[in-house]
Amino acid sequence: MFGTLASGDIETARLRRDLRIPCNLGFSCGGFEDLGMRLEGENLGAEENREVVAETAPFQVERPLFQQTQKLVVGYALTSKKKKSFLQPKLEFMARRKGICFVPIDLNRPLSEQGPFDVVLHKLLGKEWQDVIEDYQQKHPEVTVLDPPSAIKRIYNRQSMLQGMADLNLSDCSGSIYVPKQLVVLKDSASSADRVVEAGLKFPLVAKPLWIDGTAKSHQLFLAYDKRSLAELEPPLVLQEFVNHGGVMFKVFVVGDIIKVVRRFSLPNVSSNCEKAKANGVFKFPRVSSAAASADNADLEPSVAELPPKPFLEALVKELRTLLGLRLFNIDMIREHGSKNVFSVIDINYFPGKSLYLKLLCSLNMILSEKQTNELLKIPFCRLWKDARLRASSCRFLPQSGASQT
Ligand SMILES: Nc1ncnc2c1ncn2[C@@H]1O[C@H](COP(=O)(O)OP(=O)(O)OP(=O)(O)O)[C@@H](O)[C@H]1O
Ligand SMILES: O=P(O)(O)O[C@H]1[C@H](O)[C@@H](O)[C@H](OP(=O)(O)O)[C@@H](OP(=O)(O)O)[C@H]1O
Repeated sequence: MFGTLASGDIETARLRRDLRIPCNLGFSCGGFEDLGMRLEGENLGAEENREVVAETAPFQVERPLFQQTQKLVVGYALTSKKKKSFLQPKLEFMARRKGICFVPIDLNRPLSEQGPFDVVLHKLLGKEWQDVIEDYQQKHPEVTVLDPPSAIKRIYNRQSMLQGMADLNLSDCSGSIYVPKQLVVLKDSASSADRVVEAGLKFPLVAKPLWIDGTAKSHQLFLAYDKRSLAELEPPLVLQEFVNHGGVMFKVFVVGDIIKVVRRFSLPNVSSNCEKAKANGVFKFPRVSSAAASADNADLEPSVAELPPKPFLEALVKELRTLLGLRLFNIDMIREHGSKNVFSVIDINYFPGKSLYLKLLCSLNMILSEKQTNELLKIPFCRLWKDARLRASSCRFLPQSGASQT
């Protein structure tokens, strides 16, 4: 019937309202869609724990209507490094309390014979695994795979990682985004000097391994100050213009629609380091912006430390999720020194570190709520009505017996 609601629809809407479940939590469309955007500055540690309680509580399905037995089964296939950092006993405990259980995927057995899973969470490298997970997703479209391997592959190459950024639609926003000029060197670093000049790249350059493969070596970066120093670098690599940014960078964590931004220390503006680095040809620098380098509580100059504007981040993340096809990632960005809100994206990571984990748990909890709601909605309306009457009568909202249904 056009323009009217059938009684089942009304009841569905009422049930959703009573359960306090948002209407568009499309489990079938991947579960992370339409979860409602939230954005925060980071405050790690105890603050995180407090947040997860606050965030997950509104999505709890209350028990009295039916006994809720639905669980969310998350199959995981992670590198040992990731497993160690992610599956901490505390996180598993919190998950279990919410009805989310993590089950290891046995890489020696066919994936389709395992489970059934509601979600597959993976961070493993290699073509073999990519084929396994692609095949599985085709056969099991109902399972939320975080994330599609082809999308992950794209950001494990520092050239393809930043492609398409220039075309993002951010025209109405309170900030602008760029990618530093860069050049790929596949072999023979010495001869790359001419190409650097031809491409108009200005020194100093940040030299980054082309491939990110989870090893420490793929995160070993150098600053190259002149043409001569390029010969010392080992290809394949990307040479990227250094952008002065006042020594602070922003890590924007994304879990579906949830955004969290943190401030971390970074390399200082180059002028202060220049002479020392020149003496060594290239300057090999450590992981300056690791989780230990939080600058959230540091006393910094506001023009450097101010977080990127919220509407800008929301628009950027929306565009990037479409461009990249990822739901679990972080963007590393820096503010061009002296500018108000001109940013460069310098790196994107898939399923990154600790700052993301509790947010991920919140999102899994929302998927579970959706699953529970779907189960409830499958129950015939007459049974819902009967159960409601039973509960109401025991609460004396309805006469004990004999009342008609109309
Ligand atoms: N173009 C750039 N201009 C200025 N500083 C840069 C640039 N690229 C990288 N950096 C500095 O180097 C750090 C590491 O760079 P990047 O994130 O690209 O490397 P990574 O090995 O992928 O790091 P991560 O540990 O985040 O994965 C940045 O946090 C920043 O301090
Ligand atoms: O904890 P933060 O600062 O967010 O750092 C992350 C890095 O940014 C990521 O690059 C690491 O993952 P990769 O090694 O897959 O790039 C990622 O490694 P992980 O997979 O061991 O968590 C983290 O080290």
